[in-house]
Amino acid sequence: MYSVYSGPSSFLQSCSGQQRSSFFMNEDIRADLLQRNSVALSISDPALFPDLPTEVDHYHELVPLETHTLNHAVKSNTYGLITSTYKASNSRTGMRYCLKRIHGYRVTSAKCMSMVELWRKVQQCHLVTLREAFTTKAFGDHSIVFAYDYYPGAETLMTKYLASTAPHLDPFSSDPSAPRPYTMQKNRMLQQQAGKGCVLPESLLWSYIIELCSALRSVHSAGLAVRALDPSKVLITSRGRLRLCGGGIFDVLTYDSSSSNITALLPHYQQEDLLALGKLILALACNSLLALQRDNVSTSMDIINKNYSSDLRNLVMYLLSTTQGSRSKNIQEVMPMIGARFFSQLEAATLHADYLEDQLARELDNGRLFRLLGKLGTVVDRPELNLDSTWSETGDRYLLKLFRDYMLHPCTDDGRPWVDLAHIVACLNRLDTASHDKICLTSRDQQNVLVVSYAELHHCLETSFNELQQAALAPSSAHLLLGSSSNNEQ
Ligand SMILES: Nc1ncnc2c1ncn2[C@@H]1O[C@H](COP(=O)(O)OP(=O)(O)OP(=O)(O)O)[C@@H](O)[C@H]1O
Repeated sequence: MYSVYSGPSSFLQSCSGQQRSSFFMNEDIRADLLQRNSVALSISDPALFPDLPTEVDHYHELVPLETHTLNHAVKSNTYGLITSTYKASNSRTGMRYCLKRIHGYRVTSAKCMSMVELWRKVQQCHLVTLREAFTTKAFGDHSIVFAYDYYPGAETLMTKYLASTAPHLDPFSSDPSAPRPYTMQKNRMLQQQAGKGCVLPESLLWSYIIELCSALRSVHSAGLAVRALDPSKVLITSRGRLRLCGGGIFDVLTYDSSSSNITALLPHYQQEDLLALGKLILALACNSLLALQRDNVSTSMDIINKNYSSDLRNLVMYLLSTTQGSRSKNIQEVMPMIGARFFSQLEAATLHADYLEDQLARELDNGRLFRLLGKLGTVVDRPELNLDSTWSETGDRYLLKLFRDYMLHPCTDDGRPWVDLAHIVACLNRLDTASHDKICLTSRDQQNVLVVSYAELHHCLETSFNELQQAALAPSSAHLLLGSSSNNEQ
């Protein structure tokens, strides 16, 4: 499909300054994509991880995502078992996945895998999708591995906001200046933390709340519960997009095959999810995990009262309350509390989608021009075709060679190179659209001057490239015969 050439002036407007270096793409997006691509494509050096198996089921190129995994096994705070997380490539699809391994775990009943099937079906924009789970002895023990979608460069809410604000309180520390775990001390630390002016802006906090509620709503409506709604299990993947990870692990690990009704505890787990959401918001609002300690709750609420709206306080109080009279809480009831903020979120998401669509259109343009350059490059200066060493110097190809010089090697009157990407893109756009504009092509020795239209050059390129393709597809002996036809063109 050809896009209509919009003329050099409009191109120059859209291709000024920094953008010229990448033809069109926004530098921030480009840098972000490049960074994520390089993280995603970074290949493991087996020498760095000699203890890791080269293959685990149909995954290879395992790279640990946590540094501690390399040195010693660490029990997970969330699951209470030794766990490791790796990036790995799927041997069938070549795609990268995040593998969560539970060490030394034997599955007692294959029925627990039915939970994986349920989780696989929950595909939501704020959830890291669980693709599969399998048991393996590849690590030298009995492990169970959960394969999730992989988001290069993702960090968690914990590492972004809370890790540095959770000092380890050691009651036996010999250091007199070390923080003591007494209520007053903790209250002061909490207030200092929130008073540093590093509280999250309310609009960002609501945006996070909406994303997390949206994930919870989908999970609960699928008849499941997250059961690990913890800051270390919420990934920030790009531009503030949150995704809950770890879905399904608890369901498999605690699966009770002897129970007649495995969904009996679901309402309880869903209530716990809402409580966990309340705690998560409280910790983010106070910028500290200390906010969650029982004897700190009133200080935490003071901090919320001071820095945020009553709507936010009411939401936190609703989520933290154990019951609502005789009724249990429900994620649907949170929707009215969010209210018109949904529209702001929707507008921001739509604006961003428009922006990305615009960037994508520019990239499609770049792809179109790249293919055109690729075609031109395969024809011009080809050493020989079908035993004809002058193929690329004669007929249509000669015109294309002169055009290549006109487009890529122009000089100023005093002989200096004239480097202008806008000129190149303008030429390619005209060539692609077979414009009837004419240009004057001059041979390097200045002996030949030819006036041709882009439409003619377009025809030359198509014909020559087709000839190349035919030669490429021809059986090995037949391609020699094909050569004679083009020899006569000179
Ligand atoms: N799906 C994913 N895509 C990309 N990176 C991920 C993904 N899941 C986790 N990570 C990265 O791996 C790191 C470790 O994740 P993990 O879930 O193991 O957290 P943890 O809290 O250290 O461990 P545990 O779950 O055992 O308590 C995270 O900090 C995150 O940056």
